[in-house]
Amino acid sequence: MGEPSRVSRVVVTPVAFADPPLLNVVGVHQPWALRAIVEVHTDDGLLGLGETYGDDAQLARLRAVADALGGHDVYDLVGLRRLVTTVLAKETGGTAGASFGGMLDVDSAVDVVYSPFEVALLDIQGRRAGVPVADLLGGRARDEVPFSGYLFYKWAGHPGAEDDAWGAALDPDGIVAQAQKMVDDWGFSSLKLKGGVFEPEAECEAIEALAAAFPGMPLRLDPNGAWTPPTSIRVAERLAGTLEYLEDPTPGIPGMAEVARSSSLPLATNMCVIALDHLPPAVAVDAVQVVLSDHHLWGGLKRSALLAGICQVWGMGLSMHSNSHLGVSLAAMVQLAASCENLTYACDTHYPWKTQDLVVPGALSFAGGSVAVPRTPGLGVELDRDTLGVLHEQWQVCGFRERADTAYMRSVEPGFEVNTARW
Ligand SMILES: O=C([O-])C(=O)C[C@H](O)[C@@H](O)C(=O)[O-]
Ligand SMILES: [Mg+2]
Repeated sequence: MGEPSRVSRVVVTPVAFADPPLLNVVGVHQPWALRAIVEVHTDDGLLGLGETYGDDAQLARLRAVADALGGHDVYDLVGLRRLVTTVLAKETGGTAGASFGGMLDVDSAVDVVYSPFEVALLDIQGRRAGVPVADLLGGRARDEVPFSGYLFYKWAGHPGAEDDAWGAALDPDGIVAQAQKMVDDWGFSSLKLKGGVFEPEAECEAIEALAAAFPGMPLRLDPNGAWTPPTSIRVAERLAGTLEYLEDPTPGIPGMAEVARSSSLPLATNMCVIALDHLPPAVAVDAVQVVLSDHHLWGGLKRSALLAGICQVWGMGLSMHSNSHLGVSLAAMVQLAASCENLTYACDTHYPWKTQDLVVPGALSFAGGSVAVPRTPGLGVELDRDTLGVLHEQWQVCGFRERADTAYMRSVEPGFEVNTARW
């Protein structure tokens, strides 16, 4: 029997990286995206990595768990969940929820706090065993993970700053030009448009322009619940032959079920089904036909693998959600996706939108829109300490401490209203 491996030290480092002005239903991305990097060190000299949201409230929760993790057995994931639950209950006097930028609200913070520590412990387990994390999740169903090009309406640059390398995209021509750059530079062979920004007809025209410019390319549209059920049904009819799926056209399980009853287009979600206990009510009324997993949100890699299995049982499609992220998250997404036999759609990623990363380059790279699954032990990435330092300094000086797309939008357009179920 091998020696135990126990946690000796945990470091939580907040970082910030430049983010373009990407528009969405709740406003616009701030100039800096915030993330937290979790480093778990063991008494036998190993280091495991995790990455998660970097808002102040999340940092406080992560630090509270980090303080309690000393001596924890790296194989005890059940005990880790118990520890996170206990620490958060003490911190908040209950199982308080968490909110991320007005876009994602969870009933309990346990899953989102557990996730980066679980990923770090799996990284350590893989390094100890000399196998990639995908092998710990059941093996490798594929050697390459396909991603889709994630298109956004956007301003040319942040107000008061120079234009960024992408330029403006505020109409169908701008979106087609952005898509061309995504496809040319990254090789994506499917595309997703973030909607909920303009009236549905304008967003349908953008999708139709993409279909004309890239014949046969799988396309998705995600207005993050901006539409009423009747509007969603109308759009679904119009785009039935054009989209591979329509993502969160309207909020909530009952609304999605109403749309699904009248539409042949598969409906996908990362909003109304974001935890295991949302699955039974959604399945009961066939509200969604595709679930977007997200290990940051669903409580780590093993829970996300469980979600994949549940989708397989119920004949639901599986895709993967993303938020602005760095290379540690990308590595975890790739390991998870590699192990999911039933990944029926290319995964989302915001990766092309950033200009800096804090993992040593080379371990993960995009070719033809896919990332080859690393064959090295653990997650397959190492921290670049110099860049970690740079991104931490950016966090220190950037002045942002939470994702607040609506507040930032109102600093530019004071009358802005959140678009949820507006059209
Ligand atoms: O599929 C989604 O809903 C997302 O990717 C959520 C993100 O927060 C996206 O809307 C964004 O980055 O603005
Ligand atoms: Mg979505």
